[in-house]
Amino acid sequence: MKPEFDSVVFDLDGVITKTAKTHSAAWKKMFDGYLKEREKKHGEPFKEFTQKDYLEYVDGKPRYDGVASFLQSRNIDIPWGSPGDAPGKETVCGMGNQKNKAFMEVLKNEGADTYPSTAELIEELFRAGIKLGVASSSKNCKAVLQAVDLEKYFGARVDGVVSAELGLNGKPEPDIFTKACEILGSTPENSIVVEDAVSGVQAGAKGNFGLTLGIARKDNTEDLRKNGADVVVEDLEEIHGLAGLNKLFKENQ
Ligand SMILES: O=P(O)(O)OC[C@H]1O[C@@H](O)[C@H](O)[C@@H](O)[C@@H]1O
Repeated sequence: MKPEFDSVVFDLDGVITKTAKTHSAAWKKMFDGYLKEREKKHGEPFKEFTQKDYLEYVDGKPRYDGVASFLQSRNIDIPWGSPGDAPGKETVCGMGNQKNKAFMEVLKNEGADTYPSTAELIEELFRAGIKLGVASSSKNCKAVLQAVDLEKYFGARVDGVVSAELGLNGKPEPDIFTKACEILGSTPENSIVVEDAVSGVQAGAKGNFGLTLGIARKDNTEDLRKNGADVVVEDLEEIHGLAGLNKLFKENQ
């Protein structure tokens, strides 16, 4: 069988590795701590950072964009600061850096796990000669891929570090996916995006990818559909490997 597509670009956290939960827990720890401080200092009643807040304002976005977007939702206006700000400084960057400290601690102590169905599909696609890319907002992408020993399968990695170097827009803009395609020598029309975040499926749709495949890990099938996913599954095992993926791609043309 000759596949109808020639490349697949995967998101990392929540698609390849189970690290979306690690990110979300680190965000909660940081934001709840900050909101409690504000209650003490300014008398603002504490309202916790919820999973809904994570999905709506933070998931999939570059680190500081996530901070800014959540704070805006609570009408909290603080200076942006700069990436060198000490963790915990009351700036967007300082708060993002604080969250990153928490994330890195967990990664160091507990490592990361893959979703077995994604790891199997990656291996099958790789063996079949499909070009593979990873497009992640995370600056920890390389460390996470190395922790699960999957770096070798990817011909392109466009992550938070590469995006900053190249000045690319973060999700929901399609830049990091289209850049990964370009590095792989492919085009969006001949490629598939695999994503679990609303901002990520929006990026796939905006970039006119041949197929934007959503993975609803958080019971959010409808949200992913509404925001641009052509097909939504709860786990990639429902796809039935390369043959199944090829069928979905064909049906979507
Ligand atoms: O702070 P990092 O590791 O650069 O990651 C930025 C974002 O990366 C995304 O992949 C995660 O979905 C977000 O939760 C995270 O905030």
